[in-house]
Amino acid sequence: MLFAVQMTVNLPPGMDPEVRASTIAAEKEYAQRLQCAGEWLHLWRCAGRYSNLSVFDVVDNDRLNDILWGLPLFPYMDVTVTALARHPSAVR
Ligand SMILES: O=C(O)C[C@H]1C=CC(=O)O1
Repeated sequence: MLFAVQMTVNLPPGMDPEVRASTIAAEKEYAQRLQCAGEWLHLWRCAGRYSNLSVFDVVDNDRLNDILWGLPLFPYMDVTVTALARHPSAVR
């Protein structure tokens, strides 16, 4: 099942710099592991914003939910999920 997910990160301005750096490093490792595993198909930066547009290919809604709740930055994110269906005009 394909899902488009927009994640917008809002880190608190007063966040401890070491906690901030370690959380971002953990997020990178988590995201790269899921990309290598084939569940996180696309990860694009929304230009000019601390936000990304991602596409996930997962077995079901519960798997997507588990992935999103497992994001180290999840407590600081606004997340919007859109289920994707094939467009009738798509050529690939
Ligand atoms: O930077 C972001 O958009 C937030 C998050 C998503 C993947 C990752 O490595 O960080």
